Amino acid sequence: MASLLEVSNLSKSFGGVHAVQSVGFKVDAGIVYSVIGPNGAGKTTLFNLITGVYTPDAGSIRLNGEPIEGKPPTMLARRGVARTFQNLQVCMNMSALENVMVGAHLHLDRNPLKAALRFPSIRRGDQSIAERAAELMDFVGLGKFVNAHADSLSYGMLKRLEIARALALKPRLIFLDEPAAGLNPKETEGVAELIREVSNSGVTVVLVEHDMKMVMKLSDRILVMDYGKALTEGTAEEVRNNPQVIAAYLGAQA
Ligand SMILES: Nc1ncnc2c1ncn2[C@@H]1O[C@H](COP(=O)(O)OP(=O)(O)OP(=O)(O)O)[C@@H](O)[C@H]1O
Repeated sequence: MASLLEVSNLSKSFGGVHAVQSVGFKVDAGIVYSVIGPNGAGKTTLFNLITGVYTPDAGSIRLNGEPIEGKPPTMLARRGVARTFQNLQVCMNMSALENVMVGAHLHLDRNPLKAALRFPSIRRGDQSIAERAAELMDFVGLGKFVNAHADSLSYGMLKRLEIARALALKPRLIFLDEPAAGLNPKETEGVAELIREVSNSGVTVVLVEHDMKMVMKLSDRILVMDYGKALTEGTAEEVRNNPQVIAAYLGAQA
């Protein structure tokens, strides 16, 4: 049977920079899969290729065996692929709940323009979407902030809010780009617990994260990237003891 996600020979260059070079890996349904590597290794570019932000120069991406390379993010969202961003993409002039409802909305509407136009009516009336969004806020630990304005939430809360919005798409696959970036150790632990709960709820998780403690604790498998290439792939134990990985990280620190 095909894996949920199968990436092969994926490449993308920007001018002369080979950001992603012939990268391949498979993610089976139900696991937590992490992509790690030093700064500039190509992790975010890889996410952007798979989630339709960029079109690959070469290679293939299959979701349940079906090719999805070059498909726009809205189409991927309807096929159950959701993501969060390294830099927050929260609308500060909306309430926290409305931000989550926008996610649900994309799931319902084929046309993002129509989704945007329909939004005022949903703000007024669609109870079921509001209720589901409130449930998701509760799930991510923001139950007390359902009526709060987005700009009154702390940075750590906004990171959780982004996860709730991605979950509103009812994804089977969620890409989390540095969910712990900028968080203190306690907040990081909380987000790690949340990711475990997301995974337990049946959503397959692909994670880019620099916090190694979190990655090692959560991941079923890990892909290590360096200079745009896949350096190695394996379990936390395998990756941790790989001399090439240690060298790549020591090189990055030097
Ligand atoms: N839109 C772009 N235009 C030009 N160059 C880019 C673009 N996006 C990424 N790059 C380059 O591609 C390489 C890979 O960058 P990428 O952001 O994917 O790495 P990363 O592993 O996510 O890094 P970090 O851990 O710092 O977020 C870098 O050399 C970067 O400068």
